Amino acid sequence: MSTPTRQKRLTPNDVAALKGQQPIVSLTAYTTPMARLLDSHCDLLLVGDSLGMVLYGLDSTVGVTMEMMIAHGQAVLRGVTHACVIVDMPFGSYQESKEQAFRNAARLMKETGCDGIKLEGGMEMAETVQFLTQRGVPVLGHVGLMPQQVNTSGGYRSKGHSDAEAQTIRRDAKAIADAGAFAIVVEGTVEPLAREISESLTVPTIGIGASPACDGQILVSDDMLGLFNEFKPRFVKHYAELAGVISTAVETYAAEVKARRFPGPEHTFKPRAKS
Ligand SMILES: Nc1nc(=O)c2c([nH]1)NC[C@@H]1CN(c3ccc(C(=O)N[C@@H](CCC(=O)O)C(=O)O)cc3)CN21
Ligand SMILES: CC(C)C(=O)C(=O)O
Ligand SMILES: [Mg+2]
Repeated sequence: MSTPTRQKRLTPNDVAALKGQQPIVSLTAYTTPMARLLDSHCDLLLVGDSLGMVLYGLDSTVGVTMEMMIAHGQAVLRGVTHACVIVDMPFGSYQESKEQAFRNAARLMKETGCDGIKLEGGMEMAETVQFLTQRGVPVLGHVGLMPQQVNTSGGYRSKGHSDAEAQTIRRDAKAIADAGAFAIVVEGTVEPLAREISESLTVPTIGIGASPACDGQILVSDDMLGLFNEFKPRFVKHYAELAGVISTAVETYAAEVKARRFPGPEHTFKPRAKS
């Protein structure tokens, strides 16, 4: 007699163990149908706070709330059976204290069923990362370009060009790794530095605009699908042009409605034969 095997998602530990074995494949997901499409191809799905810009039309991630992250986290978890699911902690939900961070991280895990959380920050966040990981919250770090700091960092600029900046990012990544993060997103960071960090840490780096030398890659799905075209950072590659596909479909629909060619007989209910 055998017990039916339950579909089990990859854990943060499973993802960490891929370092040195195979590159980690990761994308963002915000909704159930998109999560279903991405799940089998990805090791890690991130419910990113980029959803504020991609889905809600905000001009930065600063306005994203816990309620938004919970609603989209729940939606994504309904569509996933394979990938590890991590939810971004939104701006203001963790910077105040390690206690605030734990309270909100626990809320994300309990209310969405996600496998861990991500937060942005380097040395200044290390105590918080240790506090969370020692209390049962798997943490994905995020260093380099930190979008939640757009209002103090002078825009979305690539990082690590000066020796001083490179030294800061090097220390940030080490501090977050030493604090117990299972992996670290490295964003918008020059290649030699991203390589050096990836080679020096025992936990994997997941790069976005941080060269092929990282242990994995992540992109915003809507960017790589050509669905979100408000801006196109250098690190985005379009694997499809879905915005164009949608425009063409809607243009055809509009023309057919105006010409009374849609709906056709096959789309129309006719009375049933009476007995
Ligand atoms: N759709 C989307 N994709 C993202 O990658 C993303 C978001 N939203 N929202 C949150 C942050 C914001 N990000 C951004 C936004 C813009 C650039 C950008 O325009 N970068 C320029 C300048 C870089 C430089 O200093 O050379 C570029 O050309 O890449 C980069 C990252 C990354 N994240
Ligand atoms: C791009 C990834 C790393 C992110 O933080 C997000 O989507 O919010
Ligand atoms: Mg984010």
